[in-house]
Amino acid sequence: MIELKQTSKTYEVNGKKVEAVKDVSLTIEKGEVFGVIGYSGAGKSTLIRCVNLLEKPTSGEVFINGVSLTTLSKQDLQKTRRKIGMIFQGYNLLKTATVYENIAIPLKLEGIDKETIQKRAEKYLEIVGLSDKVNHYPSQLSGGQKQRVAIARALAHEPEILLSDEATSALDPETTEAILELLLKINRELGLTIFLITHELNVVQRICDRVAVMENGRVVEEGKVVDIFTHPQHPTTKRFIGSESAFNLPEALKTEYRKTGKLVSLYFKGSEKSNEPALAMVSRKFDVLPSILAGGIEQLKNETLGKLLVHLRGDKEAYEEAIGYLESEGVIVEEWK
Ligand SMILES: Nc1ncnc2c1ncn2[C@@H]1O[C@H](COP(=O)(O)OP(=O)(O)OP(=O)(O)O)[C@@H](O)[C@H]1O
Repeated sequence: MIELKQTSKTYEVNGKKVEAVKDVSLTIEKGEVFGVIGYSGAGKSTLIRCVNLLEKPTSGEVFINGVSLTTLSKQDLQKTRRKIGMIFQGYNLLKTATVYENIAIPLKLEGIDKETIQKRAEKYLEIVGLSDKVNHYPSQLSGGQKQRVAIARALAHEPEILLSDEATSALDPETTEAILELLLKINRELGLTIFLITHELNVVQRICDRVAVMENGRVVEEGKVVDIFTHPQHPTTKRFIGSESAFNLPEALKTEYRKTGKLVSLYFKGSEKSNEPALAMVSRKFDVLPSILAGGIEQLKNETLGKLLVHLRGDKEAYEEAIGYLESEGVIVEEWK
């Protein structure tokens, strides 16, 4: 479990203060995949580096499994850090070492015996699907394969927590998907807690249980991924989710539709009973005519989320009754303002 309590980090550059992280409090439960999303300069990298004290917070505290890192001796901090693996956008592999050596050298430096090192290297290379590349050099690997080596290297220390600093940002969409699948597998099969930072919504959508949105050093919104997707509150979150623009409805059409009713986004959670008949029932029960304008299905970590853009033709009273009915049937309704 990771707890950040009122964590702040201020840098001083040429006599000027830069508040990279301001008063951030977050709790990440054991076994959870937690994402922090934000635009460039939001403070994500600084925040994730505070979790293993690569950056010492200017104020506030960081707890790992209830132990405050800032109070630990150098030796104890080193011990605790072993529970925390980290992967990076740039992989950080030793270029002159083979895949095997990249995993083995850090273990050797930790004083682990040769036999254990070999066992772990084999085990984790198999988990990441690279057993046939042990003697390759990083230059002989693709970006996705390099990230797999970096993941195996982190796992070989058998950490409880994996920190991921934009691990898929340099990869193409297909390779990103494969690495995200791998991170999910690690989370599910090894029970690893994953704390990641990203500027890609797709990463949050596919593998995170919860997400925090960062801007100007602060967390401006936090919640379960499904809630953030269906009810984004803060303007920055809305920009990321693009809930309205995702359907790309031309302005002129929006104006036209609004003359005769309301535009709503309806969300159907895949894990609940089928909501399809609910929309059909709306026209029977109320004086409202629904037209489906667009739709899609998003895959979240643990469920699918069906999304429909619907025009509900009818007067205000009938519309409100219809919305109340849809909500009572478990449909999540977001009205376009
Ligand atoms: N070592 C440093 N010294 C001075 N200022 C820094 C340092 N590291 C980060 N900053 C500043 O802190 C702010 C947050 O930077 P940070 O890298 O944490 O953001 P980010 O969200 O990770 O952005 P990016 O995705 O572009 O890396 C920025 O204004 C940055 O210039």
